[in-house]
Amino acid sequence: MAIIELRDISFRYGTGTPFEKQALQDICLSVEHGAFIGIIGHTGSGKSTLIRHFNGLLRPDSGQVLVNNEDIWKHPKQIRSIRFQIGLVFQYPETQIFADTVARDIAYGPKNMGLDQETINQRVREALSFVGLDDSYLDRNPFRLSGGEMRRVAIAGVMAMRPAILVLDEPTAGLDPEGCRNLFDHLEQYRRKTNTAIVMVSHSMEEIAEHVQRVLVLDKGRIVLEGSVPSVFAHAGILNQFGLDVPQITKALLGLKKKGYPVDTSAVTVDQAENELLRLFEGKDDE
Ligand SMILES: Nc1ncnc2c1ncn2[C@@H]1O[C@H](COP(=O)(O)OP(=O)(O)OP(=O)(O)O)[C@@H](O)[C@H]1O
Repeated sequence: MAIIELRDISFRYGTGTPFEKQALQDICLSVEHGAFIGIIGHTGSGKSTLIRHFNGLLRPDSGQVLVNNEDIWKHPKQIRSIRFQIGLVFQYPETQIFADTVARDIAYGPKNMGLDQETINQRVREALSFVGLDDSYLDRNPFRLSGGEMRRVAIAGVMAMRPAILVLDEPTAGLDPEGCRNLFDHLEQYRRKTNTAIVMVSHSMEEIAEHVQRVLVLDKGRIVLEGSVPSVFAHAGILNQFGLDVPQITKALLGLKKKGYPVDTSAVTVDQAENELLRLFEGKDDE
């Protein structure tokens, strides 16, 4: 059973005003336990608006948002508990850190859930380990951490609620390559260990290619392409029409193909491309 299902969601901002804007149109989407889904689309295509429907921050004009098969808007009072199940991590989440210790900041969510102190402490340690920080961070001032560490503390604060889905809006924005790799390593381990689904908005085709299983492409509030990573990136021309590109590595293979080399252009990650190039130029596969 899907954790969340969006059925024909449409949404417009500023209805009845001169600024009226159709931001989402007939969106259907379901997320299963343990899935890793990427959402891409050029600026203004509706990505942030879409993920704000996941946990009831926005209410659709039409369509339904089902969590565990129940329409979340049937009893609007239950929206609060939905926010614990669908953990939304905004862009630059470290800007929302407020507490004077890492432990207190991560504890904020579990505390709001009404958990007892012992469970809260356990959740805080667990979440900190999910993002690769040890207990020595518990009493540290989060404002004296590096940018990457602050980001991980902020994400741990959402993980501590043990959501069924972690929804991340541009999780690596502003991080250096090492910080990006580090964050993804921990997100991937967390997903495997806990079977939590991850939905990620990203502008980076490389990140999408390396990490997600299924991609949705948004344009003007509609899903215009959807499928596995290789199947979506096989449509370089269509992606271009929507202001998007395939990963650089795929682009290089497409360039070789254009020059007449018999190369398989379905490689979307560096490892896959390396294997394909080895096959092509040396006639062997990387073992
Ligand atoms: N609060 C708002 N009021 C009116 N229009 C809005 C509001 N927020 C977003 N929009 C409009 O809705 C559309 C979708 O915006 P949204 O922020 O969801 O896009 P996005 O794909 O997340 O963009 P970005 O990649 O730049 O973050 C855009 O045309 C945007 O201008």
